Amino acid sequence: MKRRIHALPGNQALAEDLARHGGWPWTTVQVRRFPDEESLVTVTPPEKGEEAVLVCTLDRPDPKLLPLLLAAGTLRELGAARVVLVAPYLAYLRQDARFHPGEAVAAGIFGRLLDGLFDAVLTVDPHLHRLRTLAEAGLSRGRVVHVAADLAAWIAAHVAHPLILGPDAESAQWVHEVAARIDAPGAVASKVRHGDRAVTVTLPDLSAWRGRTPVLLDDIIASGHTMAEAARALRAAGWPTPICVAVHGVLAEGALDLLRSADVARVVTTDSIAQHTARIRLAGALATALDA
Ligand SMILES: O=P(O)(O)OC[C@H]1O[C@H](OP(=O)(O)OP(=O)(O)O)[C@H](O)[C@@H]1O
Repeated sequence: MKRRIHALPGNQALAEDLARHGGWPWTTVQVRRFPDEESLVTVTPPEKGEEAVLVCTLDRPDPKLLPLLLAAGTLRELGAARVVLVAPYLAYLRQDARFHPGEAVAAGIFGRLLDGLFDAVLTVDPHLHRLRTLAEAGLSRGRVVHVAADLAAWIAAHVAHPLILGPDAESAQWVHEVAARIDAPGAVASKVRHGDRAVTVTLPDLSAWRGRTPVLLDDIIASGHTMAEAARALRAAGWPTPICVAVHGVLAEGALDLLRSADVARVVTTDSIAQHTARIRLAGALATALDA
């Protein structure tokens, strides 16, 4: 099937990289704001029998959603054989339960919305914490691309004698896979979350691995408090400044300053979100997944 990549604004670098890996044409979806703040969305019309792949990572999702919805609907109206979304970061998965009466369980509502718009949704290592699968979040057409191999390759190439340390129980899945791939020790701390910007992290016994360089590994850096608290605990225990590696650099305002103040040596993320920290490129893994 013929395929064309359509980048939503802000996603051109990843779209171009993806198109180059797959040998597909790519184009940008034009989004113009009217004075009344409505959006005028213009797509490149699909050729007959063509699959349209929209690239739109979904951090800071709310202003992105209407243009994405309009682009998907337009490509379908204009005859795309399939409309696929590549959203390396998928928003709202952390809101996966009704923690207080009346709260939206956004994960399910958001998942069902995407499920109705797209024939397939590809995402990278989604934050499945209390939910175990994307289908449980209403996204039955969701497909997960795991990138532990890409994280492991970066660490192996840039850190001598690493100790891979996860800051909380949920990070264990990445820690153990990455550690095994590069034949390094892996350990997992425990975390208690007290609020949006308040966590405490308790280290396990790491004494067997003194002399190694600690690499803190997690799926998301959002406010930065999880990584910062883990880094502070390491420093307090006499370890050298750690390197922080994460799949998704959401990096809320102030996160990098917080990490600097916690004496982190370096922050490295994938380009699932276009940040200055993005050193691990995912286009190869995404192109392979699109073809699978
Ligand atoms: O940079 P931060 O603001 O600390 O956020 C990032 C952390 O939050 C998530 O875990 P957690 O289990 O704490 O989140 P959840 O309860 O929302 O799933 C995620 O896996 C990171 O560990």
